[in-house]
Amino acid sequence: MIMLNGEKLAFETYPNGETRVDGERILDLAGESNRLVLKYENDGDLIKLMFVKRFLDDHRYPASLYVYYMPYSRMDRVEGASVFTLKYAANFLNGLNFEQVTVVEPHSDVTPALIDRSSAKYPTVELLDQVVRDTGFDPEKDYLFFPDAGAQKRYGKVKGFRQLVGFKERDFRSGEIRRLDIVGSVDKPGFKAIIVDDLCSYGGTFLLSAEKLREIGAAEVYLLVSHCENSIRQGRIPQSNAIDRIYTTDTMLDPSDTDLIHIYPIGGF
Ligand SMILES: O=P(O)(O)OC[C@H]1O[C@@H](O)[C@H](O)[C@@H]1O
Repeated sequence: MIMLNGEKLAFETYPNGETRVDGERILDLAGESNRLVLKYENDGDLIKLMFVKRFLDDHRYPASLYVYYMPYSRMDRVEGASVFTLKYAANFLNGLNFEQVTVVEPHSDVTPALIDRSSAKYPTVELLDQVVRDTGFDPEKDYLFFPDAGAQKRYGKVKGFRQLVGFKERDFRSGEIRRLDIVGSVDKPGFKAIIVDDLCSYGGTFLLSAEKLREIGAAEVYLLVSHCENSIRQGRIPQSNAIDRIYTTDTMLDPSDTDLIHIYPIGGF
């Protein structure tokens, strides 16, 4: 989905699959400074973004870009013959020559390093206070849990929380989680835990995290992730009782029809 200055752009599709772009609508919305939003739903959004940006260029309108979720941001390294798709997606954005690019909660530092004139925004850190209040979390006796070293690097600097970290081994190619162990120990059972991470896909990481946390005495387990794919609904979390509530944003997820998932609108950040 593409938005221009806060308005969603509608696109039609020709019978052969090509995209029809409404130039009049774009010119109606364009002004002295323009902000495009990329809410990635599929690769077709990249083509739409390109058409809109090029059209704005042709009419001498400058534009910045706000990326809700950077597509391919997890493909941030090469292992064996894997394709470094993040690099190529970043090259694509660089070719569009935005004045500035803001990326919400990138998976790693590789994303802002690859995208020209970019900066990252971490709403999870802002949301943590709200989640602490909603869950009745007590920083004196409850714990934040970071499922892997990447999450610890992103969020471990938050002050005033007791922290536990997971050691996760995942097969890069298949995505299968081989093991997840908790590093660190707890004073006594009966605590609450908030798992903090950037992205939930099928939720395997978080279900396993919640099970391990309950094994060491967690009485309540919550999940805070900025990005949550719709595939969570096909995963095992909704059927299990391991996670009491999920807090996320609408950078990827469609509106929730269950109390289990609480969605904060990203527009406020
Ligand atoms: O376990 P699922 O939900 O499939 O994947 C989410 C995890 O995989 C990583 O990329 C994310 O940072 C998170 O740790």
